Parts: sequence; C-alpha cells; structure tokens
Amino acid sequence: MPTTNNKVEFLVKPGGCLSGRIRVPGDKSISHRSVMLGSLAEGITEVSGFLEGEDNLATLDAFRQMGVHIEGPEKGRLRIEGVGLHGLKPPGKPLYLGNSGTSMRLLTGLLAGQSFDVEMGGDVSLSKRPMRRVTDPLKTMGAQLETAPGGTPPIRIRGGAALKAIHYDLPVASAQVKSCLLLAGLYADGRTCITEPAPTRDHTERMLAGFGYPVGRTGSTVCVEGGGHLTASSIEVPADISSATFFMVGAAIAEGSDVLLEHVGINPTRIGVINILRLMGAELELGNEREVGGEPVADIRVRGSRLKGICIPEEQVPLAIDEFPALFVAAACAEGETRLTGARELRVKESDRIQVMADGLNILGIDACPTEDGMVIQGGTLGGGMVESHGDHRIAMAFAMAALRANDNIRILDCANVNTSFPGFVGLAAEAGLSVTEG
Ligand SMILES: O=C(O)C1=C[C@@H](OP(=O)(O)O)[C@@H](O)[C@H](O)C1
Ligand SMILES: C=C(OP(=O)(O)O)C(=O)O
Repeated sequence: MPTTNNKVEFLVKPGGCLSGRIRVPGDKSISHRSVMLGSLAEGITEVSGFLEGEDNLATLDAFRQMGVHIEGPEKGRLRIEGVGLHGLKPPGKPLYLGNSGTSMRLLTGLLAGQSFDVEMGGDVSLSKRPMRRVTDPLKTMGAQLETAPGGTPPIRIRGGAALKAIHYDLPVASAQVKSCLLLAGLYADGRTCITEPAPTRDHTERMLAGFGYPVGRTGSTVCVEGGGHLTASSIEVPADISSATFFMVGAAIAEGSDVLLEHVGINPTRIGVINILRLMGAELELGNEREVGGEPVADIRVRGSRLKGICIPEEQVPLAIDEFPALFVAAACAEGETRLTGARELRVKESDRIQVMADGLNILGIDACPTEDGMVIQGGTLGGGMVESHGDHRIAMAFAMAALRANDNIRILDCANVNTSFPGFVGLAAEAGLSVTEG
C-alpha cells in the first residue's frame, strides 16, 4: 500500500502576478470515466489528454487488477482493450483507491453488478468519507455490500447479486452518487432512474451516450435501461476547469496578471467558478469555444481586476463544488463581505474544506467565519504564515495562489496530495509567475 509523504511543503514568496498561455492537465472526472467505460466497452478505446494524477492512476490500476489490458499512460495517451460489461475478472487482492472518492463511489456501483467478490479501501482521508450515500440505494437495488460500522470504507461487495432497477431521489446533489447508480443500472433488470435536487456534472451521461448506450433525460431525472452494451470510442479529455481555477483566481486577484488558459472544459455543469468570479467583478473572457468528444471546451483569458464581495447564489454551489477553496481566497482579496450558504458538502471532501480554509485564512489575518453550510469572509489584507492543508490537494493549491496578494511568505504543510489531481502544479505555477518552491 503506498504511503503518503506528508512532509512535502510549499514555500510561496509574496507578490507578483501571473501571465502567459497555460495548459493545465486533463479533467479528473472525465479521465476516471474514460477508464471505467473504456474497460467495460467492446473493442479498443483510445484516450488522449488523460490526467496522470494519482487518483486516476488508482482507477487505472483497479481495472488492470480486474484483468483489463491497458497500455499507457504515455504523454496522456491510453489504449484500453475493453472486455465488455461482463468481462471483468476477480482481482487477486483488495483494490486500493488512495485518496479518490470518485473511484470508490463509482466503482461501488459498477462492481455491485459483477459475479465476483471484491473489497475496496483507501488512504486515511478516503477512509473517513461517507459511503452510505451509495451503499444505501445500492442495497435497495439488491446489492450485497457492507462498509465499516460508521458507513466508511473499506467497502466489501459480494458478487452474484441480481440487481433490480429503482427510481431514486438523490438526497444531496452528488454526481458521484448519480454516476454510481447509473453504472449499477447498466447491470439491473429494468430502467434505473435518478432524480437530482440540482444539476451536477453530467460527464457519465455524456460518455455513456458517446459509447452508444442510450441515456434518457427528462427534466432533472436521468435513466438507463439495464442489459445493453458499450461500444468502444475515442476520447479526448479537455483540460480540467477545477485545476484551471487556481490560475483563474490567481490572475483575478493579482494586479497586472493576464493569463490564457487553453482548451479548458466548460461543460455547463462545471462552470460555477466562471459565473461566481464574474459576479465578483473578474475580467474573464471565453474564446475559441468548440466541442471536443461530446464536451464543450474554450480558452479562458483572465486579467487582474478589483473583486467585490458577493452573496454566492446557492444554485451555483454544485456547479463549483471543488472550486471553493480557491474561491475563498478570491473572497479574502475582494472588497467587502462574501457569503456562502448551501455548501455543507464541503465538510465531507478530502478534508473539511469549510473549517480548514477558515483556519488557514484566519492564520493569514483574514476574518473568515465558518458556518454549518458555508462561510462568511470579510475581504482584507493577507499576511504571511504557516498553514495546514490537511493533505487536501485543493487547499494546498488555493493557499499557494493566496501568496500573490500576501505581504509575507506563506508556508503550506502536507502538500504531497497535490499529485492526486494536478501533477506538475509547482512547475506550471512558477512558469506563470508564482514564486513557489517545493521542499
Ligand atoms: O463525479 C465526479 O467526478 C465528482 C463529483 C463531485 O463529488 P460529489 O458527487 O460528492 O459532489 C466532486 O467533488 C468530485 O471531485 C468529482
Ligand atoms: C472531492 C474531490 O475528489 P474525490 O471526491 O474524487 O476525492 C476533489 O477532487 O476535489
């Protein structure tokens, strides 16, 4: 089992601005799904732009352990020899999914329909994350599985269960739960439908359709009929808007910045960060909009501007769910108060992103007050200091960008997990103008 190196720290010197053309790595959500659906398809799936981050490599490894032959990744390219929906083999040992909630929740749905037993575990962070949100509805479908007593990993799945379709009203807006149930639905008898309380990322639906699997959508309800098959396809993964976010926020808060983020996925279910930054007064333009492999992409230009505090509209929350650590930094640099509500889910990510961000901002001298489901932040002057990322990749990268507006060094602890979603972050950020070193 890999061990994390919690000794990796970032030291970021204050000031400067960001400039240049930047291509951030591939989308994490789409990369996971490319391996999952490519493995279950009939034929060869070629993937380009695959994110070679630790989370995606955990998914890749899991499928290799279940007998799928996958070549790569080689410069973001994969060649997956799909085994069909019923061609996976029992893995010889428990699947280790590292830090990746997406891998565990989507795989739970997919594996609930297999004929073999399997166990899945993860690192310290993943081992604390709630899994009943997927195991409860899967049990209603007839799946046989169990978690640790608190509803946390490890998850053990007994193979050979006959799944039956259900109609499930999601109690929380979660693309992971929706996707889990859609994947289980491929193996169920009948039509599985999921109703969302608010739109969440729809990459699973888009990719299923791209693999020739019919997906129905009526309003907020999405359905699949079990018993079909997936036909291999080629997938070009766009740059990850969640990774681009750090540069968008960095450029927006630092006077004199001008960056062009290339080929970024702008799926309407992911663009909350663009909407929120624009409401805060950021100068942000989309150009060269086009569609690549069923996903819209664009180049995003961001220039330094004076941001103002806002009340973040709640409907934007699921569309920007991973972007709040960076958006809290934008709020700290804005004039006036920013208020976030309706974002309780942030408390159950890789860390409690409400508490951990509030603690770090407080250390840097910002008045940030956590609430049960959000935060109230008064824009102010950022000082320097030592902040804890609690092993959360997005917290580490958000505080790195905060240094652009700080008046002293920021030292960020426990940054190794940046490699889960954004390998090469330090090099790319330094090239763009951030004074960051890793030690
Ligand atoms: O489906 C996905 O790929 C993801 C969905 C989101 O999680 P939730 O579904 O728990 O909101 C997000 O936070 C995660 O980074 C990726
Ligand atoms: C929440 C995240 O990922 P996951 O749930 O896959 O661990 C994230 O990348 O911010």
